[in-house]
Amino acid sequence: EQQEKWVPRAVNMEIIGTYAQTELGHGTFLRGLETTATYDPNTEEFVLNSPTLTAYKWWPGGLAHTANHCVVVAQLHSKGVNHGVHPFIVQIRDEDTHMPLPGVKVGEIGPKLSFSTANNGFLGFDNFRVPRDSMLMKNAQVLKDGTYVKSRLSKLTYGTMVFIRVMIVTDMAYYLSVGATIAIRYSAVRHQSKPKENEPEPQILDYVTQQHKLFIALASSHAFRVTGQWLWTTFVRVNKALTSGNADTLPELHAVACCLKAVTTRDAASMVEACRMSCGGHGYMTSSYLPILYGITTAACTYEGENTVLLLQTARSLVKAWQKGSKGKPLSPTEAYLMDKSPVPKWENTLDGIIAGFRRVSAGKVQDCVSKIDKLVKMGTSYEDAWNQTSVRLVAASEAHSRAVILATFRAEVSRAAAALSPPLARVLHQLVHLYTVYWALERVGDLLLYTSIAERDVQELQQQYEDLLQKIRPNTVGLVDAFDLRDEILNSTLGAYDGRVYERLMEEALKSPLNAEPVNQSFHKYLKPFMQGKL
Ligand SMILES: CCCCC/C=C\C/C=C\C/C=C\C/C=C\CCCC(=O)SCCNC(=O)CCNC(=O)[C@H](O)C(C)(C)COP(=O)(O)OP(=O)(O)OC[C@H]1O[C@@H](n2cnc3c(N)ncnc32)[C@H](O)[C@@H]1OP(=O)(O)O
Ligand SMILES: Cc1cc2nc3c(=O)[nH]c(=O)nc-3n(C[C@H](O)[C@H](O)[C@H](O)COP(=O)(O)OP(=O)(O)OC[C@H]3O[C@@H](n4cnc5c(N)ncnc54)[C@H](O)[C@@H]3O)c2cc1C
Repeated sequence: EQQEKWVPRAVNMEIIGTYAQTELGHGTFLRGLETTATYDPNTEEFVLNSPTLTAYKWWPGGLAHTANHCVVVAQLHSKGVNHGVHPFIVQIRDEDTHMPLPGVKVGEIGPKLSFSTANNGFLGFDNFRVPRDSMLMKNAQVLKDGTYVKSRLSKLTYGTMVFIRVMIVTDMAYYLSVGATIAIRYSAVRHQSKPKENEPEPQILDYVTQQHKLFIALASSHAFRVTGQWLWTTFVRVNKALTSGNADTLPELHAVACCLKAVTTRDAASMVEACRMSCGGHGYMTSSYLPILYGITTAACTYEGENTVLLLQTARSLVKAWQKGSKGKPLSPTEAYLMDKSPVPKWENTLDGIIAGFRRVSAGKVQDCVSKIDKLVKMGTSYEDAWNQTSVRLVAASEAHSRAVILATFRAEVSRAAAALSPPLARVLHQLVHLYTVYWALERVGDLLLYTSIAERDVQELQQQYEDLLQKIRPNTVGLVDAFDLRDEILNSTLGAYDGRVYERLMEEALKSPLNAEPVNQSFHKYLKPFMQGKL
């Protein structure tokens, strides 16, 4: 009945909420959170308290001035026992006056790199009392007398984060489609330099280096949209199993959600930055929207689990899978390839050959990590220290695993969908799959040389395949970004508008600046003139 109480009011916006988990002192290590919720059986209430400054919640989006309720993650104490972190739904502001309730300290954390529209806030409690049913009791419960009833799976408390990580993969597909649309449309409009004296300045989109910077962002948008769809379907399936009490597939979902969130956010941020840099000075204008878009995408590398931490979570799963597989136990579908003990096959410069190659790289890296950890432990190093000393390689193994998942999913899903597409459309999508796959083979050629039978002439041929693909995709590039069908109001960009009037739009935006209101700005009279007259 908690859902009946809270969900309808949230859906009709009587309740505006946020997720208040991170504190000034802890974001990653959740078991170290300091906010406490102590059960008082005499009044059947929880007393929320921030015992230290570092216990203050810090970062939750919308917390500063928008939210009137929040989900607070706190250490649950009952009958003198700390049962660990649990979620509580808490009203923090009066629903009519919006004033903070007595015992609640809330405010804005200050300017950030970007995301300036999300008023991230801080929140402290001074022995703030909430009724017992504030504890979200789907998984664990506290009875009226204070008896704690354990959840069947403690990690279900972390479930919200899996959900958002799954959503973020699709979010990155969207942000890349925005960046690619702006940069590719601008590159079609912008003419610059004279490689051929007797010809007009060419579109910068005709420079192959420009194509190298931009087409991967376009292809990645499709790769992440397709992978995000696959991940969402997986999430729905796991959640359904969880509802019927079966948690067997949750570890695999957690592991794959972690590495996909980390790799897609890191790629999106770096590719949006590449889009910005490929537009020259105008890409540095706020009115191009590319700097803001970079700020939004790079934030995703930190929020919902910092990328390194998440890649290490997946590495933990890969190492456990290796150990399980080595004892002949079955592995989850996404990790089953780790047990492929067949001899390394002759390298093939095909999509299947490259995908198989990335699986070899991942399995090889995981095996190297396991051997290094085992060797260190045999020499007397603690497992935790051995893990830390191997962690650079563990992150690389996780990334290789994630890339293998994206490559395989992108290829499989496009091949499956192609049958229903018109031949020209199928051909263009296959070109994007091909470009994405060959791009990453070239980016990770060192790993392929270490763990597969790829030879120098194969690499030369891949480079040529890649350059041929840039040429094949070029005629469809503007059509491909127009196909994202992003309205000008959404693109919010002087460089990416559909009509291509970039110079007029840049000037229109400039003239809106308040600094252009008068020909001589007051700063001249207040500072420049006195300075020039030696009076400052
Ligand atoms: C309906 C409308 C929805 C609208 C949504 C639409 C779009 C949303 C999309 C994007 C959002 C866009 C904008 C929003 C902007 C900002 C939002 C950001 C909000 C936040 O930024 S919100 C805070 C996020 N803050 C974190 O993200 C903390 C990260 N820190 C941790 O997450 C833990 O601290 C960890 C895991 C590092 C260590 O935790 P630990 O020390 O307790 O655990 P440990 O490592 O020892 O592992 C013990 C066993 O638990 C398993 N395990 C762990 N985690 C699990 C999980 N999640 N699920 C299942 N199993 C899990 C392990 O796999 C292992 O399993 P095993 O033992 O078998 O190996
Ligand atoms: C734009 C934005 C919005 C956010 N919105 C919310 C929100 O709505 N609600 C909310 O609760 N939180 C929110 N956060 C907070 C976010 O979840 C945390 O910043 C994130 O979990 C990282 O925690 P931290 O900042 O405390 O960094 P820390 O956990 O202190 O980590 C700092 C660095 O230490 C290293 N590190 C830490 N642990 C390990 C480890 N185990 N192994 C290796 N290296 C490690 C990593 O390099 C990491 O980057 C938001 C953050 C941002 C930037």
